[in-house]
Amino acid sequence: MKIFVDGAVGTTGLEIGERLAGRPEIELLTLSEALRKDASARGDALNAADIVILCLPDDAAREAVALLEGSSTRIIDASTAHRIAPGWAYGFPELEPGCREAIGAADYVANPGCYPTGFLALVRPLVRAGLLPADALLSVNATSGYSGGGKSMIASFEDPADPAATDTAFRTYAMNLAHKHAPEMTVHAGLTHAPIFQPAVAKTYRGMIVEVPLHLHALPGTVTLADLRAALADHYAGSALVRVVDNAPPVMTIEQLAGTDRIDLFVYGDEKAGQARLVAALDNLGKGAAGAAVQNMNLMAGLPETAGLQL
Ligand SMILES: NC(=O)C1=CN([C@@H]2O[C@H](COP(=O)(O)OP(=O)(O)OC[C@H]3O[C@@H](n4cnc5c(N)ncnc54)[C@H](OP(=O)(O)O)[C@@H]3O)[C@@H](O)[C@H]2O)C=CC1
Ligand SMILES: CC(=O)N[C@@H](CCC(=O)OP(=O)(O)O)C(=O)O
Repeated sequence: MKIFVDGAVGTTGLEIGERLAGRPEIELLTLSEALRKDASARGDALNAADIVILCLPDDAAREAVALLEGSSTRIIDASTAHRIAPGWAYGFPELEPGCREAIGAADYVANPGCYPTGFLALVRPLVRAGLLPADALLSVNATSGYSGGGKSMIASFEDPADPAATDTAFRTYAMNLAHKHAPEMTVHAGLTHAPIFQPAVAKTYRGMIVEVPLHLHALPGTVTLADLRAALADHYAGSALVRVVDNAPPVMTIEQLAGTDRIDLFVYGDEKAGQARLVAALDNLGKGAAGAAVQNMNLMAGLPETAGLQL
């Protein structure tokens, strides 16, 4: 199986390379430093591969897809460019019945965003189960490690001359609510209204916490914390990568799943007050990016789904 990672020396590309290294069933096509942005060399490598994984900014990802027009090469795009585009399978095998099979058969797979992975893992099964109405008004608070912003954000947080490195432990952003992940969250959750998305970045390299607060009294009928937990546990029963944790710890840390390709889900709350906190912990570079891309590649190639992944 010939695999080419376009953007192989970027943050996500390097992580994918680590997960593919030493796997005898994979022949990794590579370009030298001098040629890695050369359109002709990239075009050759893209077309020579059975599956390409695009780890590029959105515009470069669109350009790579254009270079593959008419080719038999299958594509996994880690960028935001095709996540709600027609003709692309959404690369979250655990999200819906049939997703895993659709990814396995697809020529075009859009890898989910890191924040949407946490949000959708919590919300989509509850919408499917009828516990959350499709027109629910939700918000999502999330904090990412700074590798979530790729090479430029990493450089900024690690430059001793940069205020991001010296003066900041935690910062919010997307204060105008126009984050590129909002449409992806809305569409794949099956919601009619976009959630209010409040992302933040912390001065730690990798790891992520995504939280969805809920007023239980605002939901139709009577919904308990046990109902929410049971619906999630049912949905993810038997999953190797998505776990619903029964004994939720009293505090959560952003690092708790760093270095893994798994995602853990928690239901906290105060039943009497009618309030719940749904929380997902993951690694933005693991199930949030490279781990998911390799999982999707495995499915497309007919290989064991979790081969090369950190469980
Ligand atoms: N970091 C994360 O946690 C996540 C990232 N993603 C997505 O994955 C994609 C890659 O992100 P990330 O790895 O963080 O970004 P990086 O900036 O770390 O890496 C991007 C790589 O693409 C290279 N590149 C840029 N333009 C071209 C081009 N025209 N041809 C070939 N190579 C090019 C860059 O080159 P150079 O080294 O010269 O800059 C760099 O090596 C993005 O779309 C991002 O949104 C998705 C989920 C999570
Ligand atoms: C901390 C940080 O800046 N994170 C990035 C998202 C990283 C990511 O998931 O990239 P995709 O857009 O490809 O999904 C951001 O908020 O733009």
